[in-house]
Amino acid sequence: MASARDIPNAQGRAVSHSNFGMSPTSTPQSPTSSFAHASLASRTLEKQLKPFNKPDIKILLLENVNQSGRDLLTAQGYQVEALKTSLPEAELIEKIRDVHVIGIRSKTKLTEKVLREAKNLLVIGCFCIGTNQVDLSYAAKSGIAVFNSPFANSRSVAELVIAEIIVLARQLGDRSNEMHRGTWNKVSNKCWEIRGKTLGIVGYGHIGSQLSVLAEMMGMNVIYYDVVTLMAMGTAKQLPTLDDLLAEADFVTLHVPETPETKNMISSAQFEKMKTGSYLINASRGTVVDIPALIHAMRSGKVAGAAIDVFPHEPAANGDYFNSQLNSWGEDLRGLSNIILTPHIGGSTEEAQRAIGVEVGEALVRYINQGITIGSVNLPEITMRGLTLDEPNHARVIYIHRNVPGVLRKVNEILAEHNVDKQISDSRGDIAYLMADVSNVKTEHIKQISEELEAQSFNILTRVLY
Ligand SMILES: NC(=O)C1=CN([C@@H]2O[C@H](COP(=O)(O)OP(=O)(O)OC[C@H]3O[C@@H](n4cnc5c(N)ncnc54)[C@H](O)[C@@H]3O)[C@@H](O)[C@H]2O)C=CC1
Ligand SMILES: O=C(O)CCC(=O)C(=O)O
Repeated sequence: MASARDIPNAQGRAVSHSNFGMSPTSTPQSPTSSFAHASLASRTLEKQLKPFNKPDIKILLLENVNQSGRDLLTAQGYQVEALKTSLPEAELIEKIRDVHVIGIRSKTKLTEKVLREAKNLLVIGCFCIGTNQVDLSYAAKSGIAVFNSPFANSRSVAELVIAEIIVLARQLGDRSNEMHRGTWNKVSNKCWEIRGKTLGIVGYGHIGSQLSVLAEMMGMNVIYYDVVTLMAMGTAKQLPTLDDLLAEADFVTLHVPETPETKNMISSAQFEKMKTGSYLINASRGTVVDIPALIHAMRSGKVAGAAIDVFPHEPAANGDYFNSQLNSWGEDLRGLSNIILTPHIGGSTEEAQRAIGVEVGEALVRYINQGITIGSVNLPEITMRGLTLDEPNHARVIYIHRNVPGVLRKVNEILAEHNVDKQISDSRGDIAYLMADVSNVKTEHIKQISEELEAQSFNILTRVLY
């Protein structure tokens, strides 16, 4: 692996074609014959851009990324290492130094400290919805694109919540546990139908709105609260404040992202405002609910049941880890009645994981091979028609740079001796992304273009694909 410059203040990174251990004058490897997925395979007449030998691209997949994603990346000829778990920080730092691509799910924390060591990293694939585990802004400043799968597991989460509403309303968890211990306890006291009850959805995005439709089909009334004004599905009703929702809902379910604003969004004051005998469901992020406050509200009878899928601290791997060492209140939570505790499985279905593997895998391939950023959560989204096999002496310039005046003039000066067939540029905050297809380029020009662009003070990352 060739070297990459250090990243002073996360700026000025140089990961160009030469970083893949191949000089611009050597012969690129022929494209792999097929892609694993139809939508990629249909572009067979497109020239496969290769600034690198595909086997030189190193990919690390953590947290048991679905086989669909692994197959798709392996079929490209990349080197793919897949691990079932996430890694402790020190090991992660060791491993990330070496790779061009990392694929994670919700547990791996890609903080500034970790990303600072990722000198060769081009792109991060979050094989999930949430991207709170990645320092998106630092990644963008370092020219590292981040992709996720924005809704492939939404339905799975919504279905889990529907199941939990009924399980809580009928105390099924407790009855089942009793039977497992040999106890017959036939009761109807405080067991309810869900028909006619009110579901309060906090966060009416992909999951919340999907859940809204399912809940109405089950005969529930739906109210929701969101920071954005959103169109109601069916006869659902948006309420102006969280407090309004808490006062009216029989079941409160949380579907907001992890942000500073949602930290402990449901704490003692909010439990006070909930109806006595109501229920709480959290399948969003562990930081959203103050768990000691929940324990108190359940012990006092204010809250009649809860389903919790996500926790402030979650173990890196499967095993006997859900104890008081992981979260100080672990034993207290486990000791409550009518509480469903699940190990962050909201999106864990075969359908969702397969779809996520393909969606994120394809986004990674498009980015690595062609520089397309559609679907990126931290860089401007840009696409450009692929070069075709009829265009042999063309190169694609990809330039991630600081969004400052004068860049386009300078870039066009550098490209002036070539024919710029097409060019597109967009910015997102301080970061801008430019793609240009230039014709009539020889291999020595590629080196020159690349070096001149990298030398500019506003350079973050230069890649020239050909
Ligand atoms: N348990 C699991 O396995 C899974 C958990 N998730 C979690 O669920 C979250 C929601 O997922 P989606 O519905 O796909 O996200 P989304 O982005 O489509 O919707 C989130 C909604 O929350 C709203 N929101 C943001 N901050 C808010 C606040 N302070 N108060 C009220 N509303 C606020 C947004 O306006 C948006 O409408 C994800 O961010 C992720 O953390 C997602 C998938 C699986
Ligand atoms: O399945 C996973 O690992 C994470 C699911 C999740 O929380 C998400 O998609 O944001």
